[in-house]
Amino acid sequence: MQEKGNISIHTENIFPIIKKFLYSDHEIFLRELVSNAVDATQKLKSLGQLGEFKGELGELKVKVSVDKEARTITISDRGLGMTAEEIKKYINQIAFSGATEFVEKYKEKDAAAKDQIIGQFGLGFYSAFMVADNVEIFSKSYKEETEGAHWICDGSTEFTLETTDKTDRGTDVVLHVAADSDEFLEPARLRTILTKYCKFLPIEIEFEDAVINQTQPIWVKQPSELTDEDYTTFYQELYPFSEPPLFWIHLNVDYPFNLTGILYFPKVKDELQFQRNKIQLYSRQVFITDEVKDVVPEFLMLLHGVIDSPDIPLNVSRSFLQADAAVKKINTYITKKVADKLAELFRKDRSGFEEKWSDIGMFVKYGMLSADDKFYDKAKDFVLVQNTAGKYFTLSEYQEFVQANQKDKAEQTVVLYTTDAEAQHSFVQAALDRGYDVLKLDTVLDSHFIGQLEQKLEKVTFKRVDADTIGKLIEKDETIESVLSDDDKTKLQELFAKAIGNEHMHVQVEALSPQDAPVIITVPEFMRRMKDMQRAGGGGGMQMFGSLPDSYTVSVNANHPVAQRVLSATDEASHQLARQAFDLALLAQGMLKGEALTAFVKRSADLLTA
Ligand SMILES: Nc1ncnc2c1ncn2[C@@H]1O[C@H](COP(=O)(O)OP(=O)(O)OP(=O)(O)O)[C@@H](O)[C@H]1O
Repeated sequence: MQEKGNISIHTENIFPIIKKFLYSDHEIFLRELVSNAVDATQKLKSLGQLGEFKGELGELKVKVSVDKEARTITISDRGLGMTAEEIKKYINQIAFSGATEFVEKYKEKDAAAKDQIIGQFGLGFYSAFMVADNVEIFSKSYKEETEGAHWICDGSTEFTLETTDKTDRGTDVVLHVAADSDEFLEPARLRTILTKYCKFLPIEIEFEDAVINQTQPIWVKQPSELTDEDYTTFYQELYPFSEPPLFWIHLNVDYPFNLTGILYFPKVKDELQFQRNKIQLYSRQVFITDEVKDVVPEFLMLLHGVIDSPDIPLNVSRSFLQADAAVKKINTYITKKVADKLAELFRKDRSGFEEKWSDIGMFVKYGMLSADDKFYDKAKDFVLVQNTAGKYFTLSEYQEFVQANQKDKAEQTVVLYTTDAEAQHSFVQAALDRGYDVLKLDTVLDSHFIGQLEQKLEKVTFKRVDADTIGKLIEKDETIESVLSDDDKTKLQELFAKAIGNEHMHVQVEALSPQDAPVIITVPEFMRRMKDMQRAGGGGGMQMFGSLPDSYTVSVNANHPVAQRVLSATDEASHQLARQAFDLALLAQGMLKGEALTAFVKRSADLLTA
């Protein structure tokens, strides 16, 4: 018996469209055909369990083979097979109409959306025509007393269907590779594709006499069955040659959506080293993509691992994905899981948590800043800050620690911090000498983090150690008497302003302790933050500060012996001394550079020999 027929679909000739548009992603044909074979095999296994199939299951491997001479690729399974009627129904109708629907959707999209849709839309069986100009199916159903069926089609709407003497249950799909798809006749290429998409399929896939997949990847197992070594070994398999992960989270939900997976916290100290797209997305163990944007919250994009969910709609465009309710729930779920895991680590092993802090601090702060309030609310109890002595505190521990000493006259707790303990050393030292404590807040996220804490914590402000002279950094009621008369102060102010000769350096004479430096340059906290935000590209309201030059306060210490010397020296000597004292202050701020530095070195030598 032979039947020739016409497949009734609405769009004529979808084949050239698919072939043309999907050029970059031709390789997915193999993923589609192998997953069909796996599905057919699993369906048969389920029928066996239900008692609807009573025969022997026998070997159930899916075999992929290539014959370079004959120019064919064959995908064979021993699954449930199809009768001729079923081929008409499932292949002629479903597969073709799926492809038609795809093309319809595809035509509507703009270029960017097309890129998105590629590889995310299961083109199914029809994708075979991306690489083959002729496809044959040999199939024999598991149902008793049915004949084998042989279908041939060249991707057009015409097909031939006849009986065949295939006796073994299952389906062989034979692709006659097109002239422009020679690359797929190379076994090495096929192996690469199989490893990329099929490495964790649940049925064994054999290629060149070897099984290429693990049918039971660890994420489908119960955490209780697994050891730490299982997790780290799996990590090495996913990311060979990388440092062991810090810890991991095994995800496992089946209501209200279905999701399994393992997320690893990588060990990365350098922020620039972070690599995105390290999480692989699977749908029922079939690799889909490593573009997990929108599925995983932004701040967790830096994690590694796998997520497997049949509930993630892969066949829709990006904008839809963002709005998708399941995706939102998944996002929330993952965020919660990560917060819970971190809280548990903190609770159970504080010192281990502190050791890992330099790696996980980034995630936590980024999460507090970008995720929903629920994450902040959990994280505020385990986020750590470290002081210049290297000791870690939680936020509440730290407030407790400094409040006796660092309350200003308005009862605000002033938290002092440094963004660079080396460069700001003299200021840090001055604060420590005063009995204050100084935090190290030196990562790229910290300025935003500080802003957030000031909003959320009550009566707490942050000041960088060089925001003011030590006496005014935390304003108390006490004042230090000046040994200079008001006239002398004015004179001193003028002398220094002249010696400095820079309008952005605001000179003021202050009564500081004689032990403090003769001149101190500070950057008011507010102005510095504005400039920082501007540098970080903060748009909006920041623009109005666009033309603001850097602005500094130069405090001349009225009670330092240098003040007296400047006042009593001759014009020339007084100018030299003022300039020297100012340069020392620049030096302490790491601001003495170029010509000024050369002049300073020379002047210092002169003063040594004077
Ligand atoms: N190897 C096979 N064995 C048995 N039936 C098959 C096989 N391959 C395809 N089919 C049948 O053909 C139908 C259409 O396949 P196709 O791959 O186009 O779509 P799908 O698998 O239903 O969905 P998807 O678009 O996700 O791949 C399948 O649903 C299945 O019933």
